[in-house]
Amino acid sequence: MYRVKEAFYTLQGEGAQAGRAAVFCRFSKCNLWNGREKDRADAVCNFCDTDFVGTDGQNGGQFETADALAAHIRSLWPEASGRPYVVCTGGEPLLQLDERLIEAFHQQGFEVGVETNGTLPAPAGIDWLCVSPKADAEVVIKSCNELKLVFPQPLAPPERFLDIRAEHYFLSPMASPTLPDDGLDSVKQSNTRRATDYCLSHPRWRLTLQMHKIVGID
Ligand SMILES: C[S@@+](CC[C@H](N)C(=O)[O-])C[C@H]1O[C@@H](n2cnc3c(N)ncnc32)[C@H](O)[C@@H]1O
Ligand SMILES: Nc1nc2[nH]cc(C(=O)O)c2c(=O)[nH]1
Ligand code: SF4
Ligand SMILES: [Mg+2]
Repeated sequence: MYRVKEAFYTLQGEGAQAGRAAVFCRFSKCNLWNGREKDRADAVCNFCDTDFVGTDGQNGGQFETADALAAHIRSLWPEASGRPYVVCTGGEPLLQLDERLIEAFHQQGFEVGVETNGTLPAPAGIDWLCVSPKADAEVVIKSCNELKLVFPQPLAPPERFLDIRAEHYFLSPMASPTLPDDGLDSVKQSNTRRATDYCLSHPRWRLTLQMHKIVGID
């Protein structure tokens, strides 16, 4: 049984695939926070900007089989255009994503991207793996396509993660987890400035912005 909070067609807003059309499959549940506001302060990851509790979002639900979920996600891709791309996110997708589901996505013609906190092993077959480390959680994935660090995290300076092999190293300015993104998030503005300065002085790192929030698409 796969539990999905929501699924929607949009543009990937972050990282090296930014701007690419994709169906986002947001799995329910995370291993670093239970998703309840009252427990946020005590969570291992406490800056999350996402509601991943339950299965009641747009196109969400419970799916008995990998084939059923893959067909559901395929129905959200516009016909006859480009190579279908699915981004598995959450919550923490690696609590649920298994080889069987990756296979079912491939059978539907999808390339499979994953956004993970890196604390759980990744199944084989993923086409694009993005690891986003959290300060207080050990990363067990030691190789990925892109490493995308939300910045700044007090106990997670970027240098700490250079032992994780990646084709790209990104800093993503931390946005306020709960404020609406209306361009008036002064905390994010100051984090963006700090991330910019870090990239200027450490050119291995690139800046990525949450483009979907700037454009206002999801
Ligand atoms: C909601 S998480 C879901 C996937 C996975 N659990 C993870 O943390 O990578 C998706 C992406 O949003 C990032 N993110 C979460 N909260 C954020 C915030 N307040 N500002 C910027 N990025 C954030 C995460 O670091 C991750 O790269
Ligand atoms: N458009 C869009 N791009 C994204 N890239 C990573 C996201 C995520 O929440 O995992 C995300 C998201 O929520 N929306
Ligand atoms: S950012 Fe990722 S790891 Fe952190 S609580 Fe949200 S879903 Fe979990
Ligand atoms: Mg998001």
